[in-house]
Amino acid sequence: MRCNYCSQRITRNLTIKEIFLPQKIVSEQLCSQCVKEFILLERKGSCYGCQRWSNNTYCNDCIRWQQLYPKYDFHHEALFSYNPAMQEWFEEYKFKGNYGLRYSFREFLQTYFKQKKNFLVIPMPISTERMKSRGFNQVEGLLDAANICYQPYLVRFADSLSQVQKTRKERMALKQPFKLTLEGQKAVLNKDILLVDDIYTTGRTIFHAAQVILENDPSKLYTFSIAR
Ligand SMILES: O=P(O)(O)OC[C@H]1O[C@H](OP(=O)(O)OP(=O)(O)O)[C@H](O)[C@@H]1O
Repeated sequence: MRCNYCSQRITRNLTIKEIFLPQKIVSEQLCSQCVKEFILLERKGSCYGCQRWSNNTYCNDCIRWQQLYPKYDFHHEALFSYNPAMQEWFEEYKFKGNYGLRYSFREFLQTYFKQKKNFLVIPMPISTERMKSRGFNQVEGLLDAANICYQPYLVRFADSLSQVQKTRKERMALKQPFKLTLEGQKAVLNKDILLVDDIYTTGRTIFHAAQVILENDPSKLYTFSIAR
C-alpha cells in the first residue's frame, strides 16, 4: 500500500497511542510522515462558532457574523488547521487537479460523519465555468471517496474570481452566488442539514450558502469544512 499523498510505501506498525487510545483515527491512506503534517483541530479552546483558536466562546469574526445573521444559531466544525502543509495539499488536489488525492482523508471524514448520521448532507457547489476548468467538484470528490451520501441541492449560479485570489476585503464583498434547487427547497424543510465545504477562511462563502438554506426552514443547520 502506498501513501495517497507522497506515494511512499506504507510500512507501519501501530503506534503506542493507537494501541492504548483506540479512539485515535488510524489513516490507511497516508503514511505516518504525511499524517504528522496535518494538525487536527479540537473543540476545546476554540471558538464555538467557527472552531478557530480562541480564548472566548465566540471569536471577533463570529461576533460580527452574529450581528449580520442574528437568527442563525451558527455552528461550524472543521477537521484540520489550514496550515502550510494543508495549503500545499489543496494546491495539489484542487488547483493542480490531482483528483486521486480525494482519498487522503477518508478515515477522518468517515469518523466525523458517523456522528452525523441523521443529517442531510449538502456539499458546496462550484459554478459551471469552474467545473469546466477543474473537471470535478472538490467537496463532492472527498465525500465520494469516503462513501458519504449527499444531495447536490445548492447551485452556484455566479462565477467570480476564486476567493483564494482575493484580499480579505474583496472576499467579504462577494455577492450572493447561490440558490437552492426546487427539490432542495422542499427537502430541507424541518430537516437537520449539514452544509459541507472544503475550506473556511472568512466565512463569507459558508454564510451565503447557509442563508439560502435557512430561508427554507430547516430544523437545524450545521456547517463543516475539511480545513479552517
Ligand atoms: O471563507 P471564505 O473566505 O469565503 O473562503 C472559503 C472559500 O474559498 C474557496 O472557494 P473559491 O471561491 O476560491 O472557489 P474554488 O476554490 O472552488 O475555486 C473555498 O473552496 C471556500 O469555498
